[in-house]
Order: sequence, then C-alpha cells, then structure tokens
Amino acid sequence: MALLTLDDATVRFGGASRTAHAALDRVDLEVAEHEIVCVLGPSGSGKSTLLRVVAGLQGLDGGRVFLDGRDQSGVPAHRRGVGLMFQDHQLFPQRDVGGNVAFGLRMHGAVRSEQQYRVRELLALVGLPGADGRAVASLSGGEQQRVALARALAPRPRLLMLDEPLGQLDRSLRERLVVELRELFGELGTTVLAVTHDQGEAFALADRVVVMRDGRIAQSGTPLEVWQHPADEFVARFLGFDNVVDATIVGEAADTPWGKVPVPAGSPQGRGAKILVRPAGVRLVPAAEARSTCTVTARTFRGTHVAVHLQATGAPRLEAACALRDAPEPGDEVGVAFDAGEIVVLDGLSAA
Ligand SMILES: Nc1ncnc2c1ncn2[C@@H]1O[C@H](COP(=O)(O)OP(=O)(O)OP(=O)(O)O)[C@@H](O)[C@H]1O
Repeated sequence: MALLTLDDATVRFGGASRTAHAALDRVDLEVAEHEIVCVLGPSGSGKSTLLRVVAGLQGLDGGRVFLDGRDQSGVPAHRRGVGLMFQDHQLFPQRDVGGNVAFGLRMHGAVRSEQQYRVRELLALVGLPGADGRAVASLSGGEQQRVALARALAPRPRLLMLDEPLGQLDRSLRERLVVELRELFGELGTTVLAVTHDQGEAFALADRVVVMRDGRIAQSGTPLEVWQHPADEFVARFLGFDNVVDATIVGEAADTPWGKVPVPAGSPQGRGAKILVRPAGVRLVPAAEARSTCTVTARTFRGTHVAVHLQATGAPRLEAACALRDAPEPGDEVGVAFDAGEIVVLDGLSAA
C-alpha cells in the first residue's frame, strides 16, 4: 500500500464556483514507502498547494488525502506525522542549534536525555557534529539548511516534505547537498515528497519526478524516463528542450521545417505531430554536403559543450550541441544531419 495517496485532490481559490481557478485540479498521486518523489513545475503550477494539502495546512475542495491508507479529512496538521521543511528554513534565531533541532522532540514530549541524544545523533548525520551550542546566526546558509533538515527529521516523520529545500543556496553548494541528501534519505529509509522548480535538483534527488502544469500532473516517471521521453511539448520545453517542431510522419521519417528528420520505428504516423530533436542529435556537416543549410546565429559556452544556435529560412531556431573545438563561428553557413536516437515524437498527433 502507498504511504501517501492523493485521490482526485482539488483546491480552488476564490470560491468553489466552477469558474474559479483550480490550484490543484483532480490530482491523483501515490508515494510509496521509502520513495523520494520530487514535484517540479513552473511558478504557480500548484506545487506548494499540493504540499500544504498533504500537511493539512490547506483544506480540499474535492477529493481526499490518505496517509498509510487512512483518510486525513479532519485530521489537523500536528496529528498527521509529516515533517515539513520550507525554503527559508525558519530557524528560531533566539535558540541555539541544539534548541532548534530539539524543537519537535519537545513538542512530542521527549525527555531531556532522549532529546540530547537524538540532537547529537542528527547533527552528526547532517554533517554538523558538535554544533549543538552554536548560535544560529553564526552559521552559513548551507549550515542553517542542515540544521533545518535535522530539525525536520528529529521526530522521525513518516513522510518528510521539503519545499524548495535548497532554494536559497548557491549552485555548487546545492549540487553537493543534493547528493548528500539523497544518500541520507537512503540510509534512513525516509519517504520524501519534495517540491522544487530546479530541474537539476529534482533529477538528482528523486526516484520519481512529477511535473505539474496548471494544477495538474503533466508527467510522472523516473528521472530517466522523463528526461528521455518528455510526455508533451510543455514538459519538453520546461526541461529546457527548445528544438520542438511540427511534423508530418511517414514511415521512419518526419517532414519538418528543418527538412527530413528520422524518427524511431513504430512512431505514430500522420500530420499534426510534434517532434523533439535533442541538441546532441543535431550534427553539423559541411554546407556543400547538405540539402538545406542554416546560418549560425550564436554560440553559448555550456561547460561540457557549445550550444550552437542555427537559423534556416522559414524554420524555427535550432540548437546543436557541439564539441568546443568543432564549433563554427556566428555567420558561418552549415548543413545539418539528424541522429534518430535523439529524436522524440511528442503527443499532438491527429489522424493522417
Ligand atoms: N492563498 C491563496 N489564495 C489565492 N490564490 C492562491 C493562494 N495560494 C496559491 N494561490 C494560487 O494558486 C496557484 C498555485 O499556487 P502554488 O503556490 O501552489 O504554486 P507553486 O507551483 O508552488 O508556485 P511557486 O513555484 O511560485 O511557489 C497560483 O495560481 C496561486 O496564485
């Protein structure tokens, strides 16, 4: 049985009228015990509302939330046994680190010796051994984040919910912490529902990624599944893939404004398709060898490769990923060839 189940969960702000905007629109979601699920989506897509509904901080206008199979209707937030950690980590500035971590334990009536033992254990776990007596204000942002995490973990919540857990930290610290968090949750067997709008963070942390759009789930799958096969144009663009184009598919080829593009065998046939061409699947060839050519409009250094922006007459812009030493200059004319392995047929197909 799932640890958390949302069944048809709906929240409408501005009244329950049919026209009111649904922040959560009939969402079904299951989170298994020990699973780490990351909810991703643009601003306003309903991520925080989803967390708040599970935590009991936001009521439902329709549907139900179950924890361990028990309907949570009417169960107040403090009785749900879920831990919450928010973006701005909200530590108590007047308490020291130990006092912050022990907060939830005191609320649960743990005796002092038990509190002290658990605080030390947790601080060691989050990489801050011996920090009990330090003032919160003396900690760096990353250290405060760890204290907030220790505080959320202290009462051993059956479900830990994180809202933009690393949102305010700089990128290199986030990248390091996210790996540590995943290891830590694995060791503890914690079930996690996290919300972020940073896809890198979600993909590094999650066993499963849920992409939201306008209060609904646009796609749910392992990071690899979602990355390799975005369900539709919205998800593809949200993941940063901009080479999406209309196509007509006949056999194993798609007719596109960029010319003929190979598609995987068994692709749905006909007009009205949308295809995604990953930048890694756009090969640059000498203009003389190609049927159609593009002009290089820009180059952007991306660390491991160069993103080359190409413009062909009457076609949307196309991005190619190029090795640094092979990247052409802006203004160059180049030909393009496409690798079938990097093409994804998205939804939107109508009958031929
Ligand atoms: N208390 C509220 N009253 C009215 N509308 C609200 C309220 N809270 C959220 N909303 C609206 O509900 C929708 C979803 O908001 P929510 O905060 O869940 O999105 P989000 O995906 O978490 O966004 P962000 O990434 O910006 O935090 C938005 O349109 C928002 O304006």
